[in-house]
Amino acid sequence: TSSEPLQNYMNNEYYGTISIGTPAQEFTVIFDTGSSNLWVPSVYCSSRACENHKRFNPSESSTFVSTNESVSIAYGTGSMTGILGYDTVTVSSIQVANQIFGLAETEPGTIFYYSPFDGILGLAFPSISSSGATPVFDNMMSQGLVAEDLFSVYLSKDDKSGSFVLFGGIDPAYTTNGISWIPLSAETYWQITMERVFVGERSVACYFSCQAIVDTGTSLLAVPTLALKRIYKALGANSEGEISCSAVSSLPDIAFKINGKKFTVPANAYVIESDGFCSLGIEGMDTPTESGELWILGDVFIREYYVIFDRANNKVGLSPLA
Ligand SMILES: CCOC(=O)N[C@@H](CC(C)C)C(=O)N[C@@H](CC(C)C)C(=O)N[C@@H](CC1CCCCC1)[C@@H](O)[C@@H](O)CC(C)C
Repeated sequence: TSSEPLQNYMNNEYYGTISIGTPAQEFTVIFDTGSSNLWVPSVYCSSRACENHKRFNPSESSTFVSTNESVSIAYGTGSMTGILGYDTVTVSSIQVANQIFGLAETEPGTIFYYSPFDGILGLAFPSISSSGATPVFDNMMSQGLVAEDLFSVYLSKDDKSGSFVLFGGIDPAYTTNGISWIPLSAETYWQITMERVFVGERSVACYFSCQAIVDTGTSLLAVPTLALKRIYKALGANSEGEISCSAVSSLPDIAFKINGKKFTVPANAYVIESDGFCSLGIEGMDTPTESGELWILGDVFIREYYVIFDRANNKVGLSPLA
């Protein structure tokens, strides 16, 4: 097993360093369980976002193999287009041979221009990988590079250090409060079935069960807009999700009932305070899928748990950190 340390950037994004090619060209990437492709900016890219980030130069890598296949990926925030190539990718101390990845040619908009990271390393399933590109973790498994076919994630709070992705193992130091295993409802995202959502004791949404994904690449909780209004109302927030900071200490937990258990997020975790103003770290996002609208359990949720992403058993493990 090997641990990839992550930087906690403003509790909003967590990224680590990988290298691609021979000799190694280093990049910082978001480890995103909400997507499945690896891509980095390339020397072929003229977008402003590429000018202020590291760019991969295939002509300087003796192990690079080009293809004439294109790739384009749209995220909730941001998108990219580019061309696919193969090279050796090193993540923490694991060297993955023949990894297919995107060499970005365009990174439209401003999101990546202002981002502290260069690219994205997707950790979701091959079924949602653009251009059918084999995800990094799938190559780690097939090349026998990990002791177990799982990885686990700890995201630190309060801008502290210590965040990591552990490839191939579970760190027992983080599971002292036990692990609740949840079977996946789809092998696309890390998708699970939720039975109900509560604010305090009051049930506010997802009455007849709904779908949720555990997504390290999403900063907040992203919920269907109808549910958002109910949650704002139940918490006494205005239509912008703003709330008086003096009310925060008396706000109830939000609870997600999953696989018969309630997984709670306390107010100090879902309220964002900056410059003396408080707002809810919950945004509206309608993501229809064939199995219903998605709730996105992003970093606001993940910070409360040590999360195990188990490809061997297609389960998500949640171990409470508090
Ligand atoms: C305060 C608002 O913060 C953000 O919007 N943060 C961004 C990430 C930040 C690193 C720029 C976010 O949550 N983006 C989500 C927004 C979406 C939930 C509305 C997203 O697109 N996340 C990407 C990964 C992001 C994409 C932008 C670059 C960093 C990784 C991916 O997980 C989703 O596409 C999954 C999909 C099911 C929604």
